[in-house]
Amino acid sequence: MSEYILNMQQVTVSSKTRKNILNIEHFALRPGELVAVLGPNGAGKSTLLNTINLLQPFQGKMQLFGQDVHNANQTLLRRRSALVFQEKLLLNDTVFNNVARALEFRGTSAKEIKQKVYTTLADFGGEHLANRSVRSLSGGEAKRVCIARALVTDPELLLLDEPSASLDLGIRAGMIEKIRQWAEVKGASVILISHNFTDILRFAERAIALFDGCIVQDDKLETLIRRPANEQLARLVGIDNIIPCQVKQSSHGSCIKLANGIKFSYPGEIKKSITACCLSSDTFNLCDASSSIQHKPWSVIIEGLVERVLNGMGTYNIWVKVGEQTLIARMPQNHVLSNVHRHEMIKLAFNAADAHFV
Ligand SMILES: Nc1ncnc2c1ncn2[C@@H]1O[C@H](COP(=O)(O)OP(=O)(O)OP(=O)(O)O)[C@@H](O)[C@H]1O
Repeated sequence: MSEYILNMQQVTVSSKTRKNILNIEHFALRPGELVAVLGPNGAGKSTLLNTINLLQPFQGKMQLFGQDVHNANQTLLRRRSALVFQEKLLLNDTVFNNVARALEFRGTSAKEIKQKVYTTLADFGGEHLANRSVRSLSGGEAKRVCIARALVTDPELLLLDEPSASLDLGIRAGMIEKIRQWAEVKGASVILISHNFTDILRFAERAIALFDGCIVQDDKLETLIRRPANEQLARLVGIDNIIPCQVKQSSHGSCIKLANGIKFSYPGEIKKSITACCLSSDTFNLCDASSSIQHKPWSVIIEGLVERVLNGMGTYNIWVKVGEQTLIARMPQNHVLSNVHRHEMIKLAFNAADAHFV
């Protein structure tokens, strides 16, 4: 038995007009894994899910549930997974019939179909919609029906393409959490595409980043967010401060010079080819006379002019002009209220080890 539920090697998808819409060197998924797929528009995320769901012709090797898809009964393989499409693709029928359809194909008894459809709809807040025509549903209601339709068959592999798009904020968090709990109880694997970072953070432990059809990073979610593989990905994951920089090696380690004049020693190894330094907005601390930060090893102290202070949810975002660059620092409210004022100078500190280079 293969330890993987999915194993792709040298998988490529091309069309008549375009080569390598997808170009996956290797991607494998273990049972029970929850993986998020990040990438800009047009990166190939939906194509990846369609390929895994055997809806998209491809070249290369792919095993699903331990079987080589080229030599297996693809209909049977496809029935073990379910895909929730980005678009709300429902048949022009009632909600009940839409959700029941996949169970009918599998020869489930009418009694069991009724019980399963109502339970699944209820789990996703759609029980009251059962007799409605899908044409009468709002975008959010239709999305919930699509999710119920995918889960009603208890797939071993669930593929979600923007499942929470068109759901309002209040429902979205609950929906993502319910899918996560469902996967945990069933031991199912899930691949989630989302442009919504809050969803991804709530859901996945592992993430892959796709650019131009290629996986540029496959990592723990936290590593991918904190230590993205390249500058494009750093921008995609929302690192606020990406500053051009130069590195000089010395006997004490690496000497970093940022474009805004900040200089510091970095305690780790750095690749020669790097061009920018990433500093997450939450790596900064406010540094005043009473602060112990300045005595910590590897602390880098910088001084700048406060340009703007923006009240967030429990935190403040502070725009600080340092040299020719404006940095964004995010801090807890109580640190900011009495200490930070627009048009005044402040001192910030960060740990050099928290810097990341791309
Ligand atoms: N049959 C096709 N022929 C030519 N180009 C295609 C074909 N199918 C997809 N593409 C292109 O391949 C790229 C990847 O498309 P895909 O829908 O997988 O991207 P995506 O990452 O899901 O984007 P989004 O975030 O906008 O949904 C896009 O540029 C798309 O236009």
